[in-house]
Amino acid sequence: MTIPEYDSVFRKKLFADQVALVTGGGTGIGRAIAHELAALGATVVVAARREEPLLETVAEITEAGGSADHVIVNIREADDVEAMVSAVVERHGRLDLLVNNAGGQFPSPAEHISPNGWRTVVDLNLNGTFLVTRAAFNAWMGEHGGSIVSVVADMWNGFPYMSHTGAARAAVANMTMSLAVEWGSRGVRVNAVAPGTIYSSGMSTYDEEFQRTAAQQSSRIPAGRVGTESEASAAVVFLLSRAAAFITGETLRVDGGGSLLKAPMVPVEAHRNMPTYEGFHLAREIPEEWLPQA
Ligand SMILES: CCCCC/C=C/C(=O)SCCNC(=O)CCNC(=O)[C@H](O)C(C)(C)COP(=O)(O)OP(=O)(O)OC[C@H]1O[C@@H](n2cnc3c(N)ncnc32)[C@H](O)[C@@H]1OP(=O)(O)O
Ligand SMILES: NC(=O)C1=CN([C@@H]2O[C@H](COP(=O)(O)OP(=O)(O)OC[C@H]3O[C@@H](n4cnc5c(N)ncnc54)[C@H](OP(=O)(O)O)[C@@H]3O)[C@@H](O)[C@H]2O)C=CC1
Repeated sequence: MTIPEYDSVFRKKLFADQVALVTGGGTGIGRAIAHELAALGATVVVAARREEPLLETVAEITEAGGSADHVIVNIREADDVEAMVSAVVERHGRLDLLVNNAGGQFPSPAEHISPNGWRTVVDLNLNGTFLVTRAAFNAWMGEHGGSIVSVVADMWNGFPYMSHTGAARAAVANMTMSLAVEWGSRGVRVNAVAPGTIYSSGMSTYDEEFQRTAAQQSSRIPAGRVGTESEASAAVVFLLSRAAAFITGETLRVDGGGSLLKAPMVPVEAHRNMPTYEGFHLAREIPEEWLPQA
């Protein structure tokens, strides 16, 4: 099958002569980003733990006329990360664009997350993102400038049943602001994209029950539907590009307005387990009909 070139809204040679590193670039949103950047002229290095998806993405990009290769990495391992970034700079002579897309988590009530489960998710989504960002700055961007975009999540109002990733992604959004200030004078812009529910191939890593929950999100999203991998990619590509030359430290929501509704992912059960505090003797008591009915 011939792979058609990615149908980007951006102009063809936007990233000509630039080198991009996309973590988690073998699947889902990362794969779409890798395709789009390559279609816009960048040489793209995709990196993750499993080689097969990386090889497939590289083959697809090459067949579509782009330039790509891959590196195997576990971003939770500092040595791996250093080796990955060194390999990119050695092979391609530069590193202009970094997309911290690798990430993931499992749904669980907080009280059932084991200490190691919590550490694993924070290690991946926060520490791994920091390690890659730091390595890219030290190896290239600190001297030559560059643009970094991290993919976070809709953690704006907390992330019930995903508290580990919510905490880690919020920390990345905060780190994004800190680094934007620290590295502005070095010509490095640092931004993030916060996808809501995206119908990516990554969704199939979850069990059927969670996928049903995700599918039900459509009714809570002003756009009336979940998002696509391309919609997440377009936002990342915009922030990487010169069109965003005056934007740094920003986390851009790509969620069809879903985060504005403040609706929890799961309904709040009717209960009376949080008694009111009343210190004021003249206060009105909440009438029975205003209290949750079982
Ligand atoms: C409304 C919808 C919103 C959706 C928003 C987000 C969508 C997405 O992000 S799309 C998909 C992105 N992809 C993924 O999330 C990938 C799938 N997840 C994983 O691979 C794992 O969750 C991982 C991130 C934890 C990485 O796993 P791995 O390195 O293989 O870690 P281990 O299997 O060794 O486990 C370490 C530790 O974590 C505990 N654990 C793992 N999975 C679960 C689980 N499903 N439930 C409970 N605990 C889990 C595991 O038991 C280990 O802890 P200990 O047993 O205490 O050692
Ligand atoms: N789809 C959605 O609705 C949303 C997705 N996101 C985030 O967007 C990003 C892309 O997700 P999506 O495409 O949907 O899902 P995927 O599961 O397809 O993407 C996750 C990618 O991260 C890579 N990865 C995971 N752990 C590591 C690791 N330790 N080191 C290196 N690479 C790793 C995986 O490759 P490998 O396993 O081979 O290492 C995979 O390619 C993730 O950060 C995700 O959490 C955020 C909000 C919503």
